[in-house]
Amino acid sequence: MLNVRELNVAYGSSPVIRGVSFNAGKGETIAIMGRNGMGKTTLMKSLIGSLGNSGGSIEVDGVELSKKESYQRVKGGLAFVPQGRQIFSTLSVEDNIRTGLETVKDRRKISDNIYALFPVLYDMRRRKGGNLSGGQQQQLAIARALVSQPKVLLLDEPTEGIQPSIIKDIAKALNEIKQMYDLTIVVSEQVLSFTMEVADRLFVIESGKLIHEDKREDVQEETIAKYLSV
Ligand SMILES: Nc1ncnc2c1ncn2[C@@H]1O[C@H](COP(=O)(O)OP(=O)(O)OP(=O)(O)O)[C@@H](O)[C@H]1O
Repeated sequence: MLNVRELNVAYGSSPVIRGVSFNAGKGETIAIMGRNGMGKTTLMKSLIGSLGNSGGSIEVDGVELSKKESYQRVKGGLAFVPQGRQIFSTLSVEDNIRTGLETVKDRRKISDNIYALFPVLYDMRRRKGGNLSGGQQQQLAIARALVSQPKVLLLDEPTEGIQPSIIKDIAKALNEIKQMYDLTIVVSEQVLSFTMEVADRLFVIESGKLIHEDKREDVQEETIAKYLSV
């Protein structure tokens, strides 16, 4: 479903993503784990196209997207939940979700599935986004991404700043989403317990390179924890 080959991204003359290659299949969740500053956000932004890449390819369902604008990538099946959520705090919950419908033909209708996944968003649909808790805002950001009916959902550090009890809810929601929509999920993370609940495979990124890969059942948590500790 998602096929990334030899992706390179630089800020000016400083390379930050260096020859990253991975595949993620339909119905598969993969996690990219790494410490602060290792390139997770840069990788995610280059996949969705808010940052350009200086080489390599990004294919979704066999279609090359790496030279396309972000909105074309969304049409091509990618959706992005950014770090820090970036919801519109003065818009209602409902209108926040609608902003994700821009690439879809039926622009007004929010599918019932979305509210079934996140009942709290239905209860709070007329409230302003800024009045939601961090965990609710994370659910909102995921809902906004899902309404474009993506084939590949990208999430950048979804647990950042979220309480442990709510982190469990986010993991449950991602697993439900994977089953319900049979899509591909790529999540960048630093929280290993969360990753172990959602990921079928995990990679470690260090200085912009993928240096380790494991299937979930093969993960030795101490090894990954070492990569994540400073
Ligand atoms: N706009 C920018 N201009 C120049 N360098 C940048 C820019 N943004 C990030 N970097 C550098 O690129 C590298 C990777 O940063 P990135 O934000 O992708 O890491 P990260 O793994 O997502 O970290 P975090 O967990 O802190 O978000 C770091 O060395 C960072 O200083």
